[in-house]
Amino acid sequence: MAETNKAVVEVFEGEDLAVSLAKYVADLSKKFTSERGAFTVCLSGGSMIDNLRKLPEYLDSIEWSKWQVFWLDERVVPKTHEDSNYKLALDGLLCKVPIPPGNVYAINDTLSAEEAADDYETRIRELVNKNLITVSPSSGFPKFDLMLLGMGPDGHVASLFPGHPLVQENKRWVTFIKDSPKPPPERITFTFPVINASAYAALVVTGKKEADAIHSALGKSENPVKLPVALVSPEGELKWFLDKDAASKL
Ligand SMILES: O=C1O[C@H](COP(=O)(O)O)[C@@H](O)[C@H](O)[C@H]1O
Repeated sequence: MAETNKAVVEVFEGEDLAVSLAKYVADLSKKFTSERGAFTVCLSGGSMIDNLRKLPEYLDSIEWSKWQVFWLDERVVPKTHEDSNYKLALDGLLCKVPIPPGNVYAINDTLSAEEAADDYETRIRELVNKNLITVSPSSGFPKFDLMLLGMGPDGHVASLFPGHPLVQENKRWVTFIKDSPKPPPERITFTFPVINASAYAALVVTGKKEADAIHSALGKSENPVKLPVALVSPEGELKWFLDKDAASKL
């Protein structure tokens, strides 16, 4: 295990990553549900849901009824579409654990990208007003308890892609993209100020194709370009969960 400034980096072999990630989430669930009676969790799409495959083993020990589930990013497609991050999470995790459906905040899939981003931000503002989601005293952005972030081979996180102007967005909580370099092109996404207001963030990265971006973010790189993944810097704790392949160039 290595520690950077505020971050812990751990490299795992085989099933150990999924086992350790499930324990990490279960421990944070216990902490937040006992401290404030709620646990606000933001999911990514992609490989994240498979990496959470051991979480249902905590069926009887996690207070699932206290979970409030959000998405860091979502594709603007129907909830039944194969590209939907909601559908991925529903099939891979949410159908296996007793989270009340009213605590699962999917995007409104009947709206355009722009409208869906506005709508998601409005719903989050309502939950902030009800104190279900806390606020960062320093930035004023919503402070979720846990962000579960994946990373693409190009170093993107959520739907914040390298070189895209959305990476610089510093006012909106939720924004939209219509020209995502990775299909589907239309998506909504949390902005960096929201990601970085979080109390805890886990960056979970597996696979050889991700090794260069991991090297650029965590290694001694001569590449001066900061990939989006390197901009993840939560107010609270950041933990990297890497497999051997993703860490192979460190
Ligand atoms: O498109 C997306 O990609 C990223 C990374 O996905 P992965 O399969 O390479 O882990 C994901 O975190 C994001 O939520 C998703 O919309």
